[in-house]
Amino acid sequence: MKYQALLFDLDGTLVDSAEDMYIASNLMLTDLARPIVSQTMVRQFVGNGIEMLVKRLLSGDMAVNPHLSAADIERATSLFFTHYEAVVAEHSALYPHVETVLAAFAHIPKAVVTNKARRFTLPLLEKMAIARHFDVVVCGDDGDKKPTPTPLLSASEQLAVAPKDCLMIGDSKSDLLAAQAAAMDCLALTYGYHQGEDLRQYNPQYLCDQFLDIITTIN
Ligand SMILES: O=C(O)COP(=O)(O)O
Ligand SMILES: [Mg+2]
Repeated sequence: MKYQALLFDLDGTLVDSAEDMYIASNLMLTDLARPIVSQTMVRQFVGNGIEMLVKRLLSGDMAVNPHLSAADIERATSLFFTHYEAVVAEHSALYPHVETVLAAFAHIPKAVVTNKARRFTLPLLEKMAIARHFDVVVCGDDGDKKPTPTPLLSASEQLAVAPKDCLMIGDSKSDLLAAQAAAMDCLALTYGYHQGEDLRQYNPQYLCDQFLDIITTIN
């Protein structure tokens, strides 16, 4: 195996969490008497952290409305937090073969590197019964988010494995750009929340259609 550590994105990579985010999103929008959104839209809006998700929800679009006020964003974020906390793992599920692959790499240090806030990440990992597989968990509110290299470099440092010996595994442009900026190889999964983009344009070292393929691809 070429790598000494594996870094995994969470939403859209390990866990299909969109339905719970969709439910919390529409509860928040309903509280604010704003138009509700489809699950397809929520799948597109996820990937850049909760603050950006809330801004996109209030805008009803990927492009954030520049006229949103700080007070509106703050109120909406607080409502989203309350609703999402209540449903965080209700309908979320591991993608197929996640447990098999994590077990196959039991001997390799592993981290989760997510843009999701820690207050949701840890309960979700616990409820999906995969928390024990990870030596390190870096979250979106620990510091700079992906696509900056900071959270990946933090995971590499905490695992004591040089970036060139780490592989980032993710489902979105943020993961791929962060890996490039951290001088790490990246494996892109095509089934997640790629915001409608073809991930090949970001030149990942590997591209897989399902999680199980990771084993044969990097071994
Ligand atoms: O919460 C998000 O925006 C996405 O989180 P992820 O980095 O695990 O895909
Ligand atoms: Mg993701």
